[in-house]
Amino acid sequence: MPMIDADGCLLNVSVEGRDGGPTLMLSNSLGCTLQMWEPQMKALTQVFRVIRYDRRGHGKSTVAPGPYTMERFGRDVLAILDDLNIEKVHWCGLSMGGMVGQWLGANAPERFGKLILANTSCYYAEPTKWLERIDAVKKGGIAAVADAVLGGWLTQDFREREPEITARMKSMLLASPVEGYLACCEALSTLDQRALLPKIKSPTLVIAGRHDMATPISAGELIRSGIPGASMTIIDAAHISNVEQPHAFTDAVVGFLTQR
Ligand SMILES: O=C(O)CC1=CCC(=O)O1
Repeated sequence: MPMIDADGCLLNVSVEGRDGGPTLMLSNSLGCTLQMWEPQMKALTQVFRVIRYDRRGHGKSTVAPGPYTMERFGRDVLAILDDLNIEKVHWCGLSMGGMVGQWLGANAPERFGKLILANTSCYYAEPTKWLERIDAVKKGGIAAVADAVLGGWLTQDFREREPEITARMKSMLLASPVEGYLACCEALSTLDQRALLPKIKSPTLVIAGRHDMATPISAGELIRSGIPGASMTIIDAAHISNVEQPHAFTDAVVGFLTQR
């Protein structure tokens, strides 16, 4: 896997799949690494060249000092594409990955074909929940919030039915570098990309989770209604819908990206 330099931050990047096929870039959620896309990889790599990466402060990427911003995350993505010499990609980002996708769609439209913005938000009316999480993590580490976060990621039904997958997701969260996690939470606490939405001209699919309390259907609907021509699909899942409903998620992605 190449390590790609984005203004001094080394980003862990993986490129797999069909050579010469259209390229799809996947972008992860807070507290997750590029491993979160494992349930989609077999199907997606048959159709696309797939780029995954660990956001700065996550996984094997450098924990560069904060504060982080959506612009910084967006410029990291452009640095990856430039380094790989790739002109244009489709984008699928979940949660923070969807927020970065909004920034990119509005600020670098020539680099993006279609956008999928899954389980995400453009704005938090109540940012105090992020400030409270920052406080809790500063005091007790990620373990202090892990069970509550897992409860938002996956429905209770799924957690009971799939204890191994749930344990893997929890380990991924607990392994997040605290400094990187906090710098991301700070970026979320000031998120307001509502003004960017009308600037997005790429065909866009918004995916929302029926049981997602972190970025509810209303947050997806706000994004859908702000982006000209965007459509929305709802999946029977909580926040990390690609893990909870892998087939429905993959079908939505492949269906949207391959339709003319
Ligand atoms: O970690 C969470 O609680 C859910 C979340 C919101 C934004 C994001 O990336 O993850």
